[in-house]
Amino acid sequence: MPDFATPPISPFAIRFDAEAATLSPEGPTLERRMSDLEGLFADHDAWQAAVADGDPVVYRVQSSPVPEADRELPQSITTIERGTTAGECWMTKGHQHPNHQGEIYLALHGTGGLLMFDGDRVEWLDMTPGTIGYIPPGWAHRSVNVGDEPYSFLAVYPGGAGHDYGWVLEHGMGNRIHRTGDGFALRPYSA
Ligand SMILES: O=P(O)(O)OC[C@H]1O[C@H](O)[C@H](O)[C@@H](O)[C@@H]1O
Ligand SMILES: [Fe+2]
Repeated sequence: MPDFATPPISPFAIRFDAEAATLSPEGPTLERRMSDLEGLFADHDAWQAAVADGDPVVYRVQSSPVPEADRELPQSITTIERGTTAGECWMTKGHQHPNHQGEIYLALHGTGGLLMFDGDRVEWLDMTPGTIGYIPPGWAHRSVNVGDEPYSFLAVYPGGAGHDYGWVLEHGMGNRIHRTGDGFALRPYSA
């Protein structure tokens, strides 16, 4: 039996407001600005120009108080602003779980997508309100706003799974998502 340092926390209710895209009580909140997405957009000069031009918030993550600890099951709501950097849709950094475990995302507002990459195969799921996207163990995942308004989703994930961002910097995500005249397009990854 593994030796767990801390016991699970006590039961409690979390108020989930899908309309407002909030969890209550609130846990930690984080903001990711353009400067936090270094090395992720194809056009480095355009990324740098956006950092210099106000360093906008690209997305926010609001978590419940459930800790990111082994055997716990935390939740968070992520809202990605609408925007593009040299035509590439704004997105989360994307990560791999070092301790391969599954995760679910439930789309709440706006129009998004879930890009997944296992180092070999690429998968894309259209995410509109009510869609649950399933992320199997071992698939790196990134969310993308492909719509005309902010895109929000609820995530429920194993607290001990961890976040490996270096994996995405090293391997990419298989595809890049570009805005086109009448929507968006998946393009093969280029460094
Ligand atoms: O971690 P990122 O790739 O920046 O994605 C942002 C966040 O999206 C979801 O809310 C996940 O549950 C979080 O674990 C993740 O941190
Ligand atoms: Fe994850």
